[in-house]
Amino acid sequence: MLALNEQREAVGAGAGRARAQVDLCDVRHKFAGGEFLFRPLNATLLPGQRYALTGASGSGKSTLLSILAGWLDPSEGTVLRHGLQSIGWVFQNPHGSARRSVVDHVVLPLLATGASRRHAETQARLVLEAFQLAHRADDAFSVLSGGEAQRLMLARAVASSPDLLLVDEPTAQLDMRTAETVNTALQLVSAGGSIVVVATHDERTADACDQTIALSE
Ligand SMILES: Nc1ncnc2c1ncn2[C@@H]1O[C@H](COP(=O)(O)OP(=O)(O)OP(=O)(O)O)[C@@H](O)[C@H]1O
Repeated sequence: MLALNEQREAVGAGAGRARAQVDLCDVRHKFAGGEFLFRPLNATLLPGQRYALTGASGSGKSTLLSILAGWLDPSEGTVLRHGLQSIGWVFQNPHGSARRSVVDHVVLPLLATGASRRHAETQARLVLEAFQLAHRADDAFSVLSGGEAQRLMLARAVASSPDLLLVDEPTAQLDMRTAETVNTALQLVSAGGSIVVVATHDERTADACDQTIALSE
């Protein structure tokens, strides 16, 4: 097990990164023919902070993640992205390549950024250790438990140390103990200097964040 400062280094630690910030100014959204999903939102999202997006099913949590990612323009208001160079997204259901090894799921995106195989593999194994997956590194994706697969998705997303990490329902189908390990992993990501935004129905996950942005009562 790595010491916390080594874990932070493994997940990026934000060395040399511009200080990113996202400002939401009176943002709201409605789809064609529909009602506005949430009240006008005003918020400043800062590095090293975890924000929980909460609200009833259909209140617009996933929609707001898409707006933050820049995939969707809000119907009203403005999203200002300062110094934001990279965005990671972890989807609700872990997707992997069944026969590919766990370590290769982290290595391949690093190779795509131009890293050498040797550097990428060293970095990938450090990140897997930080996410308590070192013992699984050479196993196939298909043998992972739900919690392990979810942690691998987080490990893969943070290996390239995104300025903004968007996470959709990371603990929805996990038992309490496994959910705790995912929440701890999210703390590790923000400790590395990322802005972390988590859409969640799970009170434990919301409580583990620094702030809550409630889209409905
Ligand atoms: N592309 C789209 N076109 C039209 N309506 C959409 C579109 N995407 C989402 N919606 C609608 O917008 C509303 C908000 O959806 P969204 O997925 O953002 O909610 P959510 O809070 O993430 O829900 P859940 O907790 O169930 O995942 C829903 O009523 C949904 O049907």
